[in-house]
Amino acid sequence: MTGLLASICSVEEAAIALHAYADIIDCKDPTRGALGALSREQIANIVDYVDGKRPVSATIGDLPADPDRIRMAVRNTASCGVDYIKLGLFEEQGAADCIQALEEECANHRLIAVCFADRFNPLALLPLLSVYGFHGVMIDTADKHRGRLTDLWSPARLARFVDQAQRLGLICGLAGRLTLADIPTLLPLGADYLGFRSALCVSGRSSRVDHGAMMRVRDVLPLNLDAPVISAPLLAVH
Ligand SMILES: O=C[C@H](O)COP(=O)(O)O
Repeated sequence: MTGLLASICSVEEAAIALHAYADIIDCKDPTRGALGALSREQIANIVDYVDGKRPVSATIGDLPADPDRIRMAVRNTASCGVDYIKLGLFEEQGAADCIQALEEECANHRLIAVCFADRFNPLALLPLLSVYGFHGVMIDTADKHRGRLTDLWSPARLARFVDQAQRLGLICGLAGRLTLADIPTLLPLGADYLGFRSALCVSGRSSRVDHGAMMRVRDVLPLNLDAPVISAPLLAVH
């Protein structure tokens, strides 16, 4: 079953995501890059608000493949009480060493490696991610002004990525300026979740999340009937 990951940047947006029964509430600052990080206080406030109704993930920022910096950012983010931590592997060079160096963090936290369709082909990294204990992998786009995931990778290539990741025991997500029109093509690939920000917003990923746009995406993704029922009021936007 393919879930909805909704990238949000405030408690008000988290309320919209909960109202729409998003399957993962993903904390991200879209103005600071593909994996822009919110402050610890902002993430902790969102975690408090969500209060276990859905899993919460958070991004650690667009960091280079420097294990020490990533380790510190992972620990800071983990201290906010999130369920998953998403870190980017932006460059091929150094990515394998970075994965290896994060083994201890993987033992303590659920790490999701985010690779980018507009950077390099990450297929060869999947076995390493599995061996060193990553929880999952995601393919996204790094440059949000250029192509969308579905412009860059064919459905067959995406299917191979999802299949290999899942065979290795990694949960697998797809994102990259996905639109409503992409969903029928992507659903048969069986990814664990599809990630959205741009398609949920009023006008572009740095603008605010719109309830109607979120519901339109929700309506075409299957609802997980086993997930706990949520009573989540919408909040006024300040
Ligand atoms: O993790 C998912 C991303 O936030 C997707 O953002 P996007 O739809 O703007 O590419």
